[in-house]
Amino acid sequence: MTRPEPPTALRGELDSERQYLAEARDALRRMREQAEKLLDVGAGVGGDAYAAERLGFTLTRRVAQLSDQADTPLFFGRLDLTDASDDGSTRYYIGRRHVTDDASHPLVLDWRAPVSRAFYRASTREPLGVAVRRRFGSSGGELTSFEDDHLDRGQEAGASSRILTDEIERPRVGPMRDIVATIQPEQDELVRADLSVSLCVQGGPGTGKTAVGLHRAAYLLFTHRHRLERGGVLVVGPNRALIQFVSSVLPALGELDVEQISIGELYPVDARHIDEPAVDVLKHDVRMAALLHRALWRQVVPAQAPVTVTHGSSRFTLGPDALDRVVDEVTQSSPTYATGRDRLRARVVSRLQRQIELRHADAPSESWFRSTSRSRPVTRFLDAVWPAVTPEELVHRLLSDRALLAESADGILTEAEQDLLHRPQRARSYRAARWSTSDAYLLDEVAGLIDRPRRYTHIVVDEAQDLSPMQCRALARRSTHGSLTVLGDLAQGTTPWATRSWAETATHLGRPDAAVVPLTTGFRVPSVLMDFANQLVPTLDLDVPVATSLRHDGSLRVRRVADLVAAAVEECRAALAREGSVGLVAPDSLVDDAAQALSRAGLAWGAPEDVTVHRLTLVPATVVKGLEFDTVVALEPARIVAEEPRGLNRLYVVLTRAVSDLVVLHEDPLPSELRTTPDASSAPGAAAQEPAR
Ligand SMILES: Nc1ncnc2c1ncn2[C@@H]1O[C@H](COP(=O)(O)OP(=O)(O)OP(=O)(O)O)[C@@H](O)[C@H]1O
Repeated sequence: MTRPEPPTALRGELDSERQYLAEARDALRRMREQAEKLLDVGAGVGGDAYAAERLGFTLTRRVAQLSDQADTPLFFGRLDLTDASDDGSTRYYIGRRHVTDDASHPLVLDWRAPVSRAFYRASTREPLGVAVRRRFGSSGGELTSFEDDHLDRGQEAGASSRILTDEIERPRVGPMRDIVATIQPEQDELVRADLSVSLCVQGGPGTGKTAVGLHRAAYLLFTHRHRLERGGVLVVGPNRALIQFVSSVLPALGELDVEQISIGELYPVDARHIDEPAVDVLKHDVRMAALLHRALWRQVVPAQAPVTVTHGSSRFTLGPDALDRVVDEVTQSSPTYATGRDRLRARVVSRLQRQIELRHADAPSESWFRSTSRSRPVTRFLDAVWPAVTPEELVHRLLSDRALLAESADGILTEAEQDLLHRPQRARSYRAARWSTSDAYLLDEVAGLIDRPRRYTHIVVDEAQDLSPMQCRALARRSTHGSLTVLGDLAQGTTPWATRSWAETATHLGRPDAAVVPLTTGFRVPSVLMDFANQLVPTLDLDVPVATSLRHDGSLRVRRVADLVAAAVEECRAALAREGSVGLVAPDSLVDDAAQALSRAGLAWGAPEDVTVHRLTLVPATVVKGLEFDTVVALEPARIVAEEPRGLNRLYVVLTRAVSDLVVLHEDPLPSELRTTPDASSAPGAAAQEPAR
């Protein structure tokens, strides 16, 4: 958007800000050159290979972090304080990273630094020592405007800030962007919450949950760099498409080492089997955890035979009773299954060693200890009493062996449920087993009992309303001593196990006391679309605050058409003639038809996994969660509702993906819950309904 040049006085002011930006850019360039020089020197430094590699890694990352993005200015805000701060300054520029001059004086402060907090939180009611807050508008890396809040004079633009409005109304292209320049106070409070705090954020569509989660990760990494470098931060989303969409935000903020995965990647399986819905639901039930626990620990059985080893020409023996006492001791220390087996091995050999010491009055050598630990009698005993087992072996055996299933599930599952789980036709070897997506969480549960998984200091989990108890447990064991940011919207729950209460999810995540914090201001969906979609909320029978939109632009058209796919092509073509991204969202059963029609019409389109490549994306309704497009063309709401048990929730998700324009096309009547379409009008910010032609 081209904006009029500011009046002369302000132009002078803007010029001097541009000059400051140029100086900051120069300083950043010098910082980068310095880092590159160090990288060169580092490469030539002697020392061991590991130290050299670590140094190289750290320096390479530092160089990458200091890269200047040509399309974003180095700062987006300025604070003029009423009094000089500790370092004697009264003015700070706030940007995406620290920039210092050659004497190490700050030219730009990182948005996460303590001083920067006032940029987001200061208000006329609570100025936090700020006299003037300046926000900069920019285009293509150049400063184009600024806006001042004179907090000392009680003046503040708040939500009517032109710069904020421009930012949230700009057309979307490519992947999701960071929001550092315009984080709102209620969002900032969540972003800067203490590392030890676990939170559940309940927010309507487009209230910035994903953005808040990612910025919280960046904030924590900056504030607790050392701890998090060791423990790590994990971001988990519902599918690859959403992860792909959001994956550039953290690197753009200089955070290059955050793992971002879909929930299915926690324990990747090559899913080649589809479970019946009832089986799926049962496998995600929390009772499976108790069943698997019992099934695994049933592998540990009483000793049937003694263990005899030799030392020199003498033989030493531990009988079954003595061995069982050692097994009891080990189990009482509540180890993981694998540690227990190792501990049992060590303790049995120690007992034998003590017998030798008593008889010979000297200790057997270290090598005797090692070779005896691996000797056949000891290993045979372990294999019989505490056998090594893999998750795949155990789960395969459990699901295919009805007797084992009955023993393990007694008192936990009904017989009918056991029958549901039983899969008699399964391959005889676990190596040839055909796993389903739900099996992954059974395997992960067992893997977590056998050995502790990698643990993260902080986990951000998006679209958490869709997590099953078993998925929650998979996340909980990866954050045993860490904290979690749990983001979601109960109204967007579409899985069969989607939660109706955050308290329940928090409990399964091992954080029963996590506070539930609402976000209610929408930044994506214009109010005309929000009102349309919100008609569905009362029918979902959930206790959620309804989101209101900050946006008053956008348009809604609801068209009844005779040929759905032809109308879809026509609408996509028209939308592509405008600026911004286009999402054609179809019920899953219509995706193939829509794909063929788009290709026949010669329109270039992509799948949701590569939203960044094409302007037009064809998205199955079941994959659209979390994504957004400037224009959304949504096909056949009644079919979207009919295709899933939680079809109304799915429709709510579909109708809340548009940043500007939503076109709803239907051949069949609309679902009754959506009958109230607003009055016809063609003006932006209003809605129109057309009859079938
Ligand atoms: N403070 C903000 N300033 C500018 N844009 C914002 C702000 N907060 C959120 N947005 C933008 O609003 C859009 C929606 O944000 P986001 O995807 O994080 O919402 P969400 O609550 O996760 O949505 P959903 O419920 O659909 O998953 C994004 O384009 C995001 O960049």
